Formats: sequence, structure tokens, C-alpha cells
Amino acid sequence: MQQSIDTYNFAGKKAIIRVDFNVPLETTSDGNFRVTDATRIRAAIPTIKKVLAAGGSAILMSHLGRPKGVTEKYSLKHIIYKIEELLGVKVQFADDCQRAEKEVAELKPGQVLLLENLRFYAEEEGKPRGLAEDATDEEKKAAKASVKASQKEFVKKLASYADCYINDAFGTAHRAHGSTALIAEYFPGDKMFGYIMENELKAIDNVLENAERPFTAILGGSKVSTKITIIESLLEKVDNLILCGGMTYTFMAAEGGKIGMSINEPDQYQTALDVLAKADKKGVKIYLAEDALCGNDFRNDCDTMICPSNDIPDGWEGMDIGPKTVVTFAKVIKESKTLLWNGPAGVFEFDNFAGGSRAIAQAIVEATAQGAYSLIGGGDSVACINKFGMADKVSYVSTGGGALLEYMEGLELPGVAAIRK
Ligand SMILES: Nc1ncnc2c1ncn2[C@@H]1O[C@H](COP(=O)(O)OP(=O)(O)OP(=O)(O)O)[C@@H](O)[C@H]1O
Ligand SMILES: O=C(O)[C@H](O)COP(=O)(O)O
Repeated sequence: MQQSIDTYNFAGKKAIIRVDFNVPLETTSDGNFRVTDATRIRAAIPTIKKVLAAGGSAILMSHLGRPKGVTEKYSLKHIIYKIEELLGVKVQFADDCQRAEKEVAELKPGQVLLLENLRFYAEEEGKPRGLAEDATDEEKKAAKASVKASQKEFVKKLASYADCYINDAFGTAHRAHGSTALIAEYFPGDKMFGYIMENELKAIDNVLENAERPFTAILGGSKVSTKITIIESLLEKVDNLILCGGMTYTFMAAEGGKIGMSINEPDQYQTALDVLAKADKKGVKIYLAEDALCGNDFRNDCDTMICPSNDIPDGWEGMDIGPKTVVTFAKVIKESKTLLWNGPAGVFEFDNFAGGSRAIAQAIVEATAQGAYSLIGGGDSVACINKFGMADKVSYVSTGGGALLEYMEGLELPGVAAIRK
């Protein structure tokens, strides 16, 4: 049965909390690691504090990156300093998530223990590793069966550490992994969502079910192929769909435009045309960038010029939306009552091409101040809004990328289903 974190009695209990501490790291000149965006750690603090304040202890577990075994650069020990800084509590560390009995036994109420990266074990994802490229179907089948069999033991061990299970890893809720889904079976009466999960689901449900109109979605990023299912499902829900970023040029090229060396997916031309036709049929207004800020090389300090997005000369590429587009997009955004933004409008990592994304963020902030509800989601979009210092001026910043998109598409997230079941 699903419990509530607000009413559960944590006194003297150990809570194992699945968090999503898959955060970006960079190496400093002295060879140490630094968390470059702590949004996901910051967001998990209220849940951890709740457990500690209610007399419990917290065992934190997460993945970091996509390691294929034990890999130093993906060790969660690199982020301990950041958790301690944000939580204000010392964090103990178990350097093997499957051999943490001693650390768990010594854990007292009010204390926090972080387990090493769950993905150092193939069992977390339940997918075989190290298969030879020429492995036969039989060998692949056997390897899969073998990791599935040991996955049960892996999950059972994690479950044995605690009295209750909290899933607060919204960013990973779309993965049916050991720690996000299977483990819940071992806590039939003591499983619950943390605050991130509760808030994310509420915020997205609010957008999907009670969206005040006009509802405008702004989708950017580099590829049509990675966003096509969400584009299609959003056509059922929104009044306006602003398509920007690198995907612009696939649409322009599909319609016969000249796009120079802009990012482009020829195998998606038909899909792009189908989207435009479907939007027309549904009465959804699609906004594509009419002009582009182009560069002659993929770097911040290349030469630039502004061109129509469908008439970019050879040797140039569209790297941000142009000034006319900024005016059009900002007007549509400011006239909207519900806003969803996923994916930057340009190569925002380069300051000279961050202007379009900044203008979109600014328009969203202004619309929010006028009473619109705004939800920003996705790793790059959140990095963008943080870079501009505007995260606290929108209604909700999601910690989810893929999870947010899948939930918005109407898919059941395994991490959510496992708690509700
Ligand atoms: N015109 C462009 N040309 C090339 N790359 C672009 C362009 N516009 C945006 N991008 C790049 O798109 C990347 C993000 O695109 P991607 O499709 O990977 O989005 P995403 O990771 O799904 O975003 P999010 O994490 O916000 O959901 C950024 O790194 C940005 O630099
Ligand atoms: O960053 C994310 O989207 C989540 O942490 C999930 O990571 P994954 O895509 O490697 O499963």
C-alpha cells in the first residue's frame, strides 16, 4: 500500500531513498570534481530533511552517468561535498552498494548514508554487459537470463538495508530498473513518493488537465527524431506549438528551403511534413523561426550573420533564432496562459548564440508575472534557465528530461506505477 511521506512514522526507522543525483560534473584544474548544476540535489533536500526531522535515518541511492562497470569518474563520492553543503549534515559513504551492511548497521537516527553508484552493477539496469560483438542470439539470450536472475538478489540486498522505501527520483522514473521499480515489491506496506515526485506529478497533471488557454509549448533542441513522439502528442493538447533550435532546419529543408550546413535530419523530412499537416487539421498554430542567427563555424567566436531560416548560404549554419523570430515568439508566449518549454532555441552553450533562448526565457518570465502557469523541463532547458538566473521566476522547473516527456506523452512511468500498485 502506498504511504504518504507526511504521515509516515519514520521514528527510529531507516528509509532507503532513490534519488536522481545524475548531475553534470566537471574536472577542476587540481584534478577534483565539481558539480556544475546542483538542481537535482537541491530539489531532493526537503525529502531527506523530512525523514531526518521525523526521527529516521536516510540511505540515499542513485545512478550517475551510464558506466559499464566500476568507473572512477562516475563515483558518487565526487558529489558528497555538494550534498553536505546543501543539506547541512555530514554524509557517510558506502563504496559498494552491495556491501554496505556495516555502514547501514552503524547508521543512527538523523544520519545520512550515500551508496556508491548503482550502475556499477549491471543488475541495476538488468541488461547484460560485456557481450562479444559476434555473440550469437543464444548467447545473448543466456546473458540476459543470467543478469535478470541475479537482479533479484541485487534488489533484495538493497531492500534489506531499510524499513521503508521512498522514490524521489522523478528524473529516472521512466526507467524500469532495480532501484526505481523492482525494489518497491519488497516494501508492500512501506513505500511512498518523496516530495519531488509528488510535486512533479502534480505540476504536470495540472498542465495536462487544467491548462488555461491559450496553451503554448515551445520545443527546441537539436533533433526532430528525439522529440517526434512528444511533438505528436502535444498536437492533441496545445493551441500553439513553437518549434525552434536545431529542429527548425529539418522542417525548412523538408519544405524545400536552403539551410546551408545547419543541423538537419533528411530521414525526418516526411515526418516534419506530416506534423505540419496534422497541426493544420487540428487547428494548432505552428510557429517556425523565420530568421536565423548563422555562424560560419561551430564555435562561439565565429563570424555571424542573420538570414531567412530557409535561405542560408552554403558554408553557414543556423545556430540561434534571429531577431524577427524573437519578436514573434515573445508575443505568442506573452499572450499565453499556460506554457511548457523543453529544449533550447539555439546553441545556448555559446554566449554569442544564447540570445534567442534568453529572450524566450524572458518572455516566459514576463508571462508568468502576468499570471500564466509555466513549466520548464529537460536537462538543457533547466541548464539554460539557470544560466540566465531566471529559475525562480517561472512556475515550475522539472528535474525530469526523458521522464517529463514520457509522462506528458501519457505513458505510465515504471517508477510511478511501482509505488501506486
Ligand atoms: N541550431 C542549432 N544547431 C545545433 N545545435 C543546436 C541548435 N539549437 C540547439 N542546439 C543544441 O541542442 C542541444 C539540446 O538538444 P537535445 O535535442 O539534445 O535536447 P535535450 O537534451 O532533449 O534537451 P532537454 O534535455 O532540454 O530535453 C543543446 O546542446 C543545444 O546546443
Ligand atoms: O538524466 C536523466 O534523464 C536521468 O537521470 C536518467 O538517466 P538515463 O537516461 O541515463 O537513464
